[in-house]
Amino acid sequence: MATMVVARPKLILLFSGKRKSGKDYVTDFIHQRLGNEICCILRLSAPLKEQYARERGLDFEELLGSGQYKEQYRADMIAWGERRREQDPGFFCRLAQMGVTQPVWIVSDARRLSDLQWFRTEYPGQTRCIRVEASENTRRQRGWEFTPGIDDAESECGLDHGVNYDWIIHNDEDAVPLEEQLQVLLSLAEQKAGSEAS
Ligand SMILES: Nc1ncnc2c1ncn2[C@@H]1O[C@H](COP(=O)(O)OP(=O)(O)O)[C@@H](O)[C@H]1O
Ligand SMILES: C[C@@](O)(CCOP(=O)(O)OP(=O)(O)O)CC(=O)O
Repeated sequence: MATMVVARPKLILLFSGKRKSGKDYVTDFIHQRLGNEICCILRLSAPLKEQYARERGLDFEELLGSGQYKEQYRADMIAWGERRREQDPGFFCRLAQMGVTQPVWIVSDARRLSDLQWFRTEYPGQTRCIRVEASENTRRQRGWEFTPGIDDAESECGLDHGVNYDWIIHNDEDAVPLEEQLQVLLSLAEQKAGSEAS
């Protein structure tokens, strides 16, 4: 694979969380607050879903969505992706970063320790880890239901332990408003985006 020169980021925010915890909602909120000039959302699942959809003649946009369409293929996509990660743990990380020029990267869907290790190795010092949390009751209200083989597997549990999170965002209805919870993170991103040193 041709290596593409990637602009060095000044800050990488690696988000993880269970299905329907609100990873996309929270990262979209941050992206809207910071603006597309200084930050970009990277989805590790996007290059996976694109290739998977191409190989199986499926609708890539639907796989990117939050509806039931992707759930039909989730288990097979997980297995398909894990076969590739076994050969090259950074395969999807490298693809997701291609072409990004903004100084602040928001990775919305880290799932495995290998994801964290890849970014921490490639970009030591720039990487922060954030966990989005919501109660199972809240997640059920958003359409989640426990699925054996999915919710008890690495894809959903790989970052449950062994990670010192820099921030934990509580994303239930009765939680502190996101704007307040994210204040320090947003200030750090704006400061890093404006700084010279990477
Ligand atoms: N704080 C929130 N307020 C309102 N709706 C939310 C909130 N967090 C998540 N949602 C909604 O819940 C659903 C699941 O959120 P999403 O970000 O897609 O979860 P994940 O990416 O973790 O699976 C989406 O419809 C989203 O709009
Ligand atoms: C095969 C996957 O990449 C599918 C991920 O799809 P989404 O990122 O859409 O999942 P949620 O937003 O948490 O519902 C998971 C993996 O193990 O790589």
